[in-house]
Amino acid sequence: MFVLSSSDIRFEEEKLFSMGQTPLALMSIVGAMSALKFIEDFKNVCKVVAVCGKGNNAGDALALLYNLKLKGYDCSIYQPWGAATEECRVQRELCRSLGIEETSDLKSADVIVEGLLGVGFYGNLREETLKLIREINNLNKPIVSMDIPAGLNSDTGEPQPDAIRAAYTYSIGFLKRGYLFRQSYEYTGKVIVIDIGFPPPENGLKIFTSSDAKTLIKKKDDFSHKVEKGSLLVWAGSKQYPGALRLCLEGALNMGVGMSFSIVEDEFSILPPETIPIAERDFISNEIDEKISKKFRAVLIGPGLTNKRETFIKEFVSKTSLPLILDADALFPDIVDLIKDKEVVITPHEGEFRRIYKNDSDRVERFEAFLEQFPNITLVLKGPNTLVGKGSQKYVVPIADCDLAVAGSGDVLSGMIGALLSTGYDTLTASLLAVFVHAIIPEIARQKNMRVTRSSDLIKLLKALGGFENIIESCDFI
Ligand SMILES: NC(=O)C1=CN([C@@H]2O[C@H](COP(=O)(O)OP(=O)(O)OC[C@H]3O[C@@H](n4cnc5c(N)ncnc54)[C@H](OP(=O)(O)O)[C@@H]3O)[C@@H](O)[C@H]2O)[C@@H](O)CC1
Ligand SMILES: Nc1ncnc2c1ncn2[C@@H]1O[C@H](COP(=O)(O)OP(=O)(O)O)[C@@H](O)[C@H]1O
Ligand SMILES: [K+]
Repeated sequence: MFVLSSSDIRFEEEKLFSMGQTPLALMSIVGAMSALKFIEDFKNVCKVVAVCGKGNNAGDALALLYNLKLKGYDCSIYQPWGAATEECRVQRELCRSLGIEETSDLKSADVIVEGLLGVGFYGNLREETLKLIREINNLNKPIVSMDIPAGLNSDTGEPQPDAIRAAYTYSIGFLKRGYLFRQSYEYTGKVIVIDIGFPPPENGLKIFTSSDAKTLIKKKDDFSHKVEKGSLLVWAGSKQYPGALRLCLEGALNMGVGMSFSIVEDEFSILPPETIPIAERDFISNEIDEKISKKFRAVLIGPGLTNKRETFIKEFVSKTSLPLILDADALFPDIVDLIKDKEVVITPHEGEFRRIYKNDSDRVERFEAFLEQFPNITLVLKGPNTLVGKGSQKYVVPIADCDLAVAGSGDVLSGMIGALLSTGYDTLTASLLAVFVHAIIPEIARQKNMRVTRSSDLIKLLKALGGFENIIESCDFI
């Protein structure tokens, strides 16, 4: 499944039509496939009213209604401005042939199917449509919006100036770009993608799911030694933020690294018992035993480090040939030029990303522009719906879950990515797997009557649920 802009969706539709597909045939598929979803969402047979505009979005609503009538639902149509497209008229005739009648009584509906406006919507709502949308919202009935809640800009997720507040949005073929933004959530309700058989698109973000994750897990090698199993050097934490180091290391250890090393300011830093300390002064003066430095397979720098050692860190990352993950305080404003040809993952949140990459467009466009400009860097742009990409490979992990919004949760994530990098996963795969596991842990916990209330719970659950491979294998909700 993919996330597309409205112009990309039009492009993909036109491509299908140029191969002989027709809008009417697609609409029939929409009707049948969305009826399957509707029956899951509204198990009890009930009274359904389709509120329709004039275009093919109305055609979709009517195609759904036709299928619901066949399944025994009590269906009627409200289409105040008539049908303007041929496909919409055909769907309406089909409904009529089943005896579906017109009504203007919206109050008696148990569920409203909204087919007022889809991707054909432009500009701001006209007065009469705005009035109808507000009337429908005020009924306080569950609403199923076909493709897009009427009034919502599908690229920005913003109401123009108001929109239908749906309980469910059946997004046809692809997820709309605007649904990744917070402002769309109160209008879309639960978004369900209705697969109508589009081939993979040329553009767009791929939605990363458990089936993608399952194919990426490497087989265990029971003959591997501890360094091959993953050996990570972490430079994180400070007197001000001592916990960051611990969270990174525990995250990495519970992902299964065989060895971990930590650069520490003083030997009294509290480390997990498995982690080997390296004095910061020795590291900086290049006085660590070669036997030790040969064991590093990846390096994580940044969480809770504060602004110390900037010059040394920049020099180190410019020179090293080890895979790197840079987070938080290692994301200096001019870091990108130093690492653009490295094997590297960066994990900024929105604020850190603005610091290292100046670009005025919205989050998704900034993400895409960065990948185009720096095709070797793997970018993990954190937040609800974390974006992960490298070059032309662009993914979204479609999870918004406020249980992840706890201090230190990003530190755990960087340790998890570092762990996978050190075990030989490439930068993109390591990032995708770790971001995915990190994001699904709170939901898995809830399913088992547990709850993530602090970031160390993520670490405990990573272990208690049997490690990242088991968590991915047992995930069935995404
Ligand atoms: N294409 C395909 O093959 C497939 C398409 N599919 C479905 O078709 C949908 C797209 O259908 P579409 O292109 O007919 O446009 P649609 O969303 O119904 O809107 C057009 C109507 O909106 C009106 N309108 C516009 N702006 C307005 C405003 N500001 N305020 C008020 N009204 C406004 C405009 O009025 P007009 O400007 O013509 O007066 C016109 O009447 C798509 O979302 C999906 O559901 C699927 O079946 C898959 C196959
Ligand atoms: N509402 C949310 N939905 C999903 N993920 C979230 C949400 N809020 C935060 N996260 C995730 O939690 C982590 C927070 O990281 P970060 O902002 O670096 O926090 P910290 O610096 O305290 O560790 C990121 O992985 C981010 O994607
Ligand atoms: K709609």
